[in-house]
Amino acid sequence: MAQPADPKPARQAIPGRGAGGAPVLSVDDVAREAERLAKEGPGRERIAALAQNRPLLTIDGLHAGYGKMEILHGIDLQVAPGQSLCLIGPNGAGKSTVLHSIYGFTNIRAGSIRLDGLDVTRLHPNQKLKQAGIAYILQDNSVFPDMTVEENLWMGGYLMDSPDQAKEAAERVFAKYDRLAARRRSPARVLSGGERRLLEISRALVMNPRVLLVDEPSIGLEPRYIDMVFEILADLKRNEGKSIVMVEQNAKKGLEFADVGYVLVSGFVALAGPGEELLTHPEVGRLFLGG
Ligand SMILES: Nc1ncnc2c1ncn2[C@@H]1O[C@H](COP(=O)(O)OP(=O)(O)OP(=O)(O)O)[C@@H](O)[C@H]1O
Repeated sequence: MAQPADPKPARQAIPGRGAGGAPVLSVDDVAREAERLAKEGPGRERIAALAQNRPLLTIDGLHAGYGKMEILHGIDLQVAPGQSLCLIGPNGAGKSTVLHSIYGFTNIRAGSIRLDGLDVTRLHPNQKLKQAGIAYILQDNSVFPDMTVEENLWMGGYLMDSPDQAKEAAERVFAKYDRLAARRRSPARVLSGGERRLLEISRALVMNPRVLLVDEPSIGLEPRYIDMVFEILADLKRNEGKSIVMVEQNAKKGLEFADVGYVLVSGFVALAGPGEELLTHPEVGRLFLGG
């Protein structure tokens, strides 16, 4: 028997197309395309040119991971003094592992990391901070909530030769951030999310590092605090010549901030280019910025 005609027949779906004919990418499509990009890679000359051929930090052919598991399969990366670099890419691509490797938290199987010509590949994190001037700002909320703001800041100088030196260095940081100085005797737990992030950045500044590794600065913050944090980082780069290597899930925000952007996929560098160029790159837009 013939079926009655449906008064509102379902729109015929065109395979691989969504409403209005726009392409729909499945998770598998994204993974496949991203891996194809990763195989092509940007090449070393391009990476050197992006660091204006005057790199402060240079990573060459880095293979690294955790225990026996290799996560990074031959990463090249360079950042110049006073330059900001942002790593974007899908979950699990190895972005944080790049920061962990620079700081000395991973098992490095091959390749090298140099800072201003000095081989720092296998330095202990304490030496990375004290001798090489590389500081790491953790992704998670890492303030000591029951310590006062100033005690938290003193902790940033724990590798200095004496507590007095640490206190002196903390005063230099307080002089820069009135907002923090005004709360110096408050326990860190009463700070707002934005102030906590400022305290984390400030604590890393106590040792006056040349390179700041920043893991997901926007995570868990309200939009107004996100802008504040990015402005603080921009000031450190512009006015103090700090180099910044950042991982950011908010790819748009990260690339807007970055002089140079890297797209990491499955432990490979798939693309590298000026932040503003990646923001308008069709593949990056399609795969990471939602079209
Ligand atoms: N400490 C660790 N020990 C063992 N494996 C780890 C450790 N940290 C990360 N991994 C693994 O390494 C791989 C890459 O993780 P990583 O955190 O570097 O990726 P990511 O690109 O930063 O991802 P996300 O955006 O989700 O944070 C993942 O498979 C993860 O499970």
